[in-house]
Amino acid sequence: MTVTVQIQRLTHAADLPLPAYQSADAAGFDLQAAVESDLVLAPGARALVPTGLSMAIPRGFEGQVRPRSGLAAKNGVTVLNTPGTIDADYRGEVKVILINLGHDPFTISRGMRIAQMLIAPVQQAVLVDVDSLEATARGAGGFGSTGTA
Ligand SMILES: O=c1ccn([C@H]2C[C@H](O)[C@@H](COP(=O)(O)OP(=O)(O)OP(=O)(O)O)O2)c(=O)[nH]1
Ligand SMILES: [Mg+2]
Repeated sequence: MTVTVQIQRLTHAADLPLPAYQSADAAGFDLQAAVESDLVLAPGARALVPTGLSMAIPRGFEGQVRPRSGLAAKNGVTVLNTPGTIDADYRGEVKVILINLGHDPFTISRGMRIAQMLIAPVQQAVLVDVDSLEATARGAGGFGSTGTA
């Protein structure tokens, strides 16, 4: 099934290329930093990084903002709220909450691919108020109740 996502490059990203899938079957397309100048993330620091993009994701889908593995493995830089949720009805600028969990300062430069976005199906549930729930074998057991091996 083909899903179309309209992407608007905002004025501060007009010179940046439209995001693109980097391989034939890539799950995500990379998001670029639309920072005006270099932004240095100190170890332990986080930043709300602009992408310069607004988008119209079709109803029934969401955008998921996920880390890039290379940044995580090499620099300890990841997406704090991964997967960030981009609602289908959100029309503001997509921003990426990056955090530096590494030991060295990390410099984010304009156009750097800082995260990736997946377009995934979502379903809104009908939320029903009840007084009791159907019994199951698991019941209320959780948090390792089935054992650790
Ligand atoms: O990494 C993210 C996560 C969210 N958003 C935008 C799109 C999303 O539709 C909106 C709201 O996100 P979310 O529901 O996760 O945040 P909230 O704190 O619950 O804000 P709100 O009260 O606006 O829903 O913020 C981003 O740009 N980047
Ligand atoms: Mg919300």
